[in-house]
This record gives sequence, structure tokens and C-alpha cells, in this order.
Amino acid sequence: MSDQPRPTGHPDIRHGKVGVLLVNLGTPDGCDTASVRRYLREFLSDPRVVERPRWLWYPVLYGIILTFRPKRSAEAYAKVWDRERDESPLRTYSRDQAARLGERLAGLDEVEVDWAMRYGNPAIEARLLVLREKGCDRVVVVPLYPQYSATTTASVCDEVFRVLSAMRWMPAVRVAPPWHDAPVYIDALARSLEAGLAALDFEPQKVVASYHGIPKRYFDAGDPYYCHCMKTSRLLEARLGWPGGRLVTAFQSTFGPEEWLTPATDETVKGWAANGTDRVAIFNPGFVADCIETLEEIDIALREDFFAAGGRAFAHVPCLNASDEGMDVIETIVRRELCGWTHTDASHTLSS
Ligand SMILES: C=CC1=C(C)c2cc3[nH]c(cc4nc(cc5[nH]c(cc1n2)c(C)c5CCC(=O)O)C(CCC(=O)O)=C4C)c(C)c3C=C
Ligand SMILES: [Fe+2]
Ligand SMILES: [Fe+2]
Repeated sequence: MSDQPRPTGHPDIRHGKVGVLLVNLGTPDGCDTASVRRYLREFLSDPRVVERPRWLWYPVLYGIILTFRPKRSAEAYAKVWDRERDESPLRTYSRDQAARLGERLAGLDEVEVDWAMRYGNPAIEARLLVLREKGCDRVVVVPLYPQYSATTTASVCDEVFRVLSAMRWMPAVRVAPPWHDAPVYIDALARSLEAGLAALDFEPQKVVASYHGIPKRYFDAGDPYYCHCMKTSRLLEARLGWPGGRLVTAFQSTFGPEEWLTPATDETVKGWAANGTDRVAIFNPGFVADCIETLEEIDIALREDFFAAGGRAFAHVPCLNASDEGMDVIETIVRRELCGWTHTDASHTLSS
């Protein structure tokens, strides 16, 4: 031992644990206009979401969007709000997914599972600080988007690294890659869709795989999201063994006046109703959990529009949520990223 003087009173900083942080998009804290406005302001100020020069965008955002949209969106949130828990479905499902993952990883003593939202609460910053406090010097971040998009996946990473930039002893970080073509995911979608359709009292002529849209401009600039969605649909169709044409891919939830990915789910389905294809089912492979976009925009608003246009039978098949199939997907993705960091076995592998 050297005689060199060493500092005394080392700060007691915990280490040696591994965090898993599941991150979804986010949701307002309440379905009142003020809460929705706060949420939309944070969300729509993200330059990954709206790629416009700030000097051009902010007058539109603050002058028009945040004046009129919060009231309309709050009415939509109110239709799906869980009054008992006083929270949106996305928050409930996100918490459930983290709790069930925690149960599935209970054998790994060093692992701490947590969850966060990119916008609103629980914030990424707050939950990363809690994980660090608990001694996580390694963290697996899982952006809960099967298909990569800069608007979603990259935005989660932006926020994670912004938070880490203020930490003296920052954890090592792994970010789970997208899983749009993972066999476990395609299989989960197929099983969930087959069960959902088998429970119906009618046979849909068409089934729509409806993904959230993005502006076409982002695709033109190199965002792989569209290709990831198309690959998911292609693999799913093959796994289902359906005849070509029964499964149709479309994009929903457009925002603003510019061109978004096509075909649009609502126009496609309403057009069918008017032309005799009057029995349809919609499901949302790109959403890991049901939310306002699936429950209000599709299961309530589109259902009404479809019947008004002449449709006769409409079904919405739920997202994977915290179902066994859904948890198989999340567990597989997480265990792969934990390899080498814990004593996890590698039997849950993404390739078949
Ligand atoms: C420019 C605007 C938007 C882009 C780009 C966008 C991309 C995108 N979003 C999701 C997933 C979700 N979006 C949700 C809600 C939502 N999305 C936008 C706008 C854009 N999304 C808005 C304004 C809203 C809020 C609701 C509304 O006012 O209409 C949600 C649900 C949140 C909830 O609380 O339930 C999800 C999930 C993806 C996957 C995506 C790009 C691939
Ligand atoms: Fe969105
Ligand atoms: Fe919407």
C-alpha cells in the first residue's frame, strides 16, 4: 500500500444494479383543458416531432394550436378517461406492463424495473434519478415503439442523454433497438388478432393494420418508419397465411395541413363503407398499448363515421397491452439487452 494521503469520508454512492426503463409517449395528467394544454405544449415543442424552424412554428403553436386544440383534445380524452383511477388508459397500461415485467424478471436480484413517459409524468428525468439513487450504474432504456421513427424513438434518446449530461457518475446505457420484424412480436400480433377476430359475431371482409402516421416529408428525409411498418405488415400477413388483400395497411392520426403517409385509415374505411365493403376490423400493431388514438379516434370516432357512411359491422381489436403475448414481446426485448449485464439466460432470443 502506498503512503499517499487519500481523501477521507467517501460519499456513499450506491452501485452494482441494473435498471430497465420502459418509456412510452406520454399523456396528460388530467382530461381538463389546462392539463391537456400543458401536455400538448411540451409534446408539440419537441423539434423531433415538428420539424419546422422555431421562429415559424412557435407563432402557430402558441397562437393557434394551443388556443383551440386543447379543448377539443380534452373532450376526446374525457371519452376514454378512467374515472376511478383518474388517469388515461395509456398510463394504466404502461404501469401494468412495468409491473408485469418486474414479476417476470423477479429472479434477477440486481434488476430494477421502472417506467416513464417522454412527455408529462412520470418524467424520464425523475425516474432515471430514482434508478441512479437505487444504485443502477447500468440502464436499459426501452422506447416502447416497435417501429423506429425519429419522432418517437430518437426523441426518447434525446431526453435520456439530456438528463445523463447533468450526472457526475452517469450509468452506462443501452437503448433497445426497434422490434418491427422480431418473430416474437409478429407471433404475438398474429395470436392476438386471431383471438380477437374469433370472438366476433361477424366475419370482416377487410382487416386494417392501422399505424400512427408521420409527415411524408420525414419519410422523404430518411426516416425508416414507413418501411418498418410495411415490413411488420408483410411478415404478419405471411404468418397469418391470409389471401392477399384481406389485410390492408393504413396510417391514422394525421395532424396539420401537410401531407402525411398514405393511405389514411379513416378515408380508406369510409370509402369502403360507401362501396359495399361494410364489415371491417381495425387493429393497431404499432401501439404497444391502447390510448386515445386507438380507443377514441378508432373505436369511437371512426366507428361512428363508418356506420354513417353505410357500414354494417365494425370491430376494434385491442392492442397487446399487458397481455401474456404482449409481455412475451417486452420480456424478450429486455432480456436480450440484459445479456452480459446480469445472470439472465439467453433463451429469450429475438431470432428464431
Ligand atoms: C406532428 C405531430 C405528431 C407526430 C409526428 C406524431 C407521431 C407519433 N405519435 C405516436 C404515438 C402516439 N401519439 C399520441 C397522441 C398524439 N399524437 C399527436 C401528434 C403527433 N404524433 C398529438 C397532438 C397527440 C395527442 C392527442 C391529440 O391531441 O390528438 C398517442 C396517445 C397519447 C395518449 O395520451 O393516449 C400515442 C401513443 C407515434 C407512434 C408516432 C410516430 C410514429
Ligand atoms: Fe402521435
Ligand atoms: Fe388523434
